Amino acid sequence: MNLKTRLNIALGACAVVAVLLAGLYMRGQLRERAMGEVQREAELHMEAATALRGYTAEHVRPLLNSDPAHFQVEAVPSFAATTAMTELHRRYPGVSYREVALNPTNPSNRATGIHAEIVEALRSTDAESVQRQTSENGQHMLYFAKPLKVKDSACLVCHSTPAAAPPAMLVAYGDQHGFGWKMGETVGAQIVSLPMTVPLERAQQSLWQFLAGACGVVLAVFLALNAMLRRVLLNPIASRHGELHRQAREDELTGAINRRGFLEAAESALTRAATCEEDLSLAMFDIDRFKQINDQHGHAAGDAVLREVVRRVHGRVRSSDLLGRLGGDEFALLLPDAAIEQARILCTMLHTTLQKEPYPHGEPVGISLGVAQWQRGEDLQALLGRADRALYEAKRNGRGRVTC
Ligand SMILES: Nc1nc2c(ncn2[C@@H]2O[C@H](COP(=O)(O)OP(=O)(O)OP(=O)(O)O)[C@@H](O)[C@H]2O)c(=O)[nH]1
Repeated sequence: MNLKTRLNIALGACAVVAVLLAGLYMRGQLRERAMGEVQREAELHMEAATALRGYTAEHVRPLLNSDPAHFQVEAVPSFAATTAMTELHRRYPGVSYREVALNPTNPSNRATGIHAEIVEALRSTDAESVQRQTSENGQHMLYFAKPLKVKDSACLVCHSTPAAAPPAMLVAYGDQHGFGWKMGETVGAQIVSLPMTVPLERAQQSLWQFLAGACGVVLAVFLALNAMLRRVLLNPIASRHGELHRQAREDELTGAINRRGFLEAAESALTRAATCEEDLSLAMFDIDRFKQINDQHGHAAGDAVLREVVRRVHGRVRSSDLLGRLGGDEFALLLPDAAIEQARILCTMLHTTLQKEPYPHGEPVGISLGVAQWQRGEDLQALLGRADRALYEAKRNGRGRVTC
């Protein structure tokens, strides 16, 4: 895996983690805010109910005994408060207010299920309020409750013993329930319940909007970082790498490919020729009596001859041909898509034209060439060996010639 891919994966992973963490944080914040809203609303409804209850206890209950022959349920504080709150909740769908007791006079006010749990919690902890959340069939509810305590001795008229209770009440509800209450006892609870689904859905919607925005921002940052990294890190590394690669395969003196680069490129050319079933030839050549040039004109003149030979060969071969300096004054020329006859013609032309013009030291220079055509199945070393033997033959037969 290259550096660019690794950097992109690392940046991508950071971006995903950043979005996830931001999403988790935001989810917590939005849910908390939604819960806070529901709770404030519940407290408001409870305030309203408590105010109503205070009013009914003070001003409506005295009417209870105005006609001993009839028990006026409308004058019972809990009934009056609950009825008034029910009216209010017509305008707040889903919100409800109940007053329940473990042992109520009216059996329909008996605490059951979650209501009974809440009353038990209030009785056991003596807390000023409790909250419960339920989730059923996708409907989330918040229950906010305050204890119903016997604080007023007037309550005990109806709830201590049947003997003390108004006879009309006994006629209406019997003498089995709602008795035995004691001063200071938590006998039940005022409970406001509200649906949380809408605020939670709103929070979820806000979360999706936030995540979409965060993804956009993170994507923009990712692309910007990616472009910056490419400019300040990857491109310089790639060009440095390319430069090093080129330097490692280039002959410093002549600019031709060096032995290592030539052998690598020749291996690839052989593979390509085998795959495409193409011809391929290889020429090896050596400057004739190069030692003499060095000895007579100096090493620098010899260097100049080497550079000039490379320049002249490059000027006469195809761009697909590959010239390599194998060492000293020995060169190799790879000729893709060329059979031995074409190779021989080219090498003869090279041999002739290379020595036409004098070289920087003022004299012409001759070369000897050995040529071989690649045979199917033959490896590079074998091909180099045959071309080298042909070159040796050219030298042995008097130099300045092409031998195939
Ligand atoms: N100026 C210069 N000379 C080099 C360089 N590398 C090798 N030589 C010399 O090239 C000469 C190679 O000589 P040979 O190829 O052995 O012999 P030659 O004189 O060319 O004789 P034949 O090849 O038989 O014609 C030696 O004298 C080396 O010192 C180089 O980079 N620059």
